Amino acid sequence: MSTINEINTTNESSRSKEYGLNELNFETMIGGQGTENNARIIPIISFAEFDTRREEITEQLWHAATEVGFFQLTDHGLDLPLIQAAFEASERFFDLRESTKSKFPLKSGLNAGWEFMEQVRPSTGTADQKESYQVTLPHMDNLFPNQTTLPEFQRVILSFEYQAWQLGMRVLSCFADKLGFPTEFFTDAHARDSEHFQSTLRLLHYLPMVRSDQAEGMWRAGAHTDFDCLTMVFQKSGQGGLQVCPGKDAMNEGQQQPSWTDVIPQDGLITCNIGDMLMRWSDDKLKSTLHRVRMPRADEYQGARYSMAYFCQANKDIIIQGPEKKYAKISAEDYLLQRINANFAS
Ligand SMILES: O=C(O)CCC(=O)C(=O)O
Ligand SMILES: [Fe+2]
Repeated sequence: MSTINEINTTNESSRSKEYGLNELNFETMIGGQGTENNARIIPIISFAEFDTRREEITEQLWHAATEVGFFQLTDHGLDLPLIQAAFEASERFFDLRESTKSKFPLKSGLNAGWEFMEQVRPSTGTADQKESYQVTLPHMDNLFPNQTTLPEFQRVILSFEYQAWQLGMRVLSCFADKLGFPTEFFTDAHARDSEHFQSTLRLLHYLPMVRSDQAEGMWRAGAHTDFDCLTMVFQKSGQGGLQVCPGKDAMNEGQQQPSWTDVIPQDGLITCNIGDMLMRWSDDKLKSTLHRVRMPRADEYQGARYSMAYFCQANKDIIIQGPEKKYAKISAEDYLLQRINANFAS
């Protein structure tokens, strides 16, 4: 891959840089305020009785993923107490003092460890107003706080990571059926026992608003599409801010402003979106969708926002190419490296 260095940007240059991938060029165009359109419907899909309703659920997922790129899951089988325990563990981690958290620093390019306001989106050129702690299984040596520092943290987070992965594979198995791949195709591509595993659980803590002018030109997460196959975001009721802009509506012949729709969080609902990797793998049938997390408005809750995102990203050694071969083959490793390097200052 020749493009890795070309897109290894610094903060200052990240907006103007010519990126190596079309997806990145697109991102640089969409960092402004845009307009709002809350008439769009984000489909809610129930996974109740999955085994007997598999075909019906698959059709619903396909419709949502080809039309909007975003959907929310209910009756998905992940227990609310487990999700709450993971949120609680996440809050305890972010409550640690900075000198403790800095013992678990983000490992460059590996999506593992803690960072504070390091992610600069190509769309905005400013750092997301957040800190994150990422878990990518093969790279967690020395990154888990011990039992004295944070009792039960590792156990809760690993158990949550595993269950989120299982659910992700279930969703992806439905897409595999529709794309004409074997049902287990994506599960094999995300095999957990591989040293090349690179799916990631990201705990997120968006900073509270402490000044009213803090919102100006700032984003909790600047507009972006995700790099992965499928993202599942766990959010808390009352901690909104996520907005989506389906791809086909993002720009009209490059002229119009993108228009954004609020995704309303509810405890227990899992908000899912298709990422660029699966869009490419499906020859563009499944839509990776632009989204962002805006700062709270004056009349909204001003406190911290917590969310957790699970990114299903195919193992590094997997070669990505759609059934119709619309795009050249690329390894999942090369694909992700380009995107990570464009988002984190070197
Ligand atoms: O926190 C959220 O609601 C969304 C986070 C997100 O889009 C991301 O981390 O890629
Ligand atoms: Fe995202």
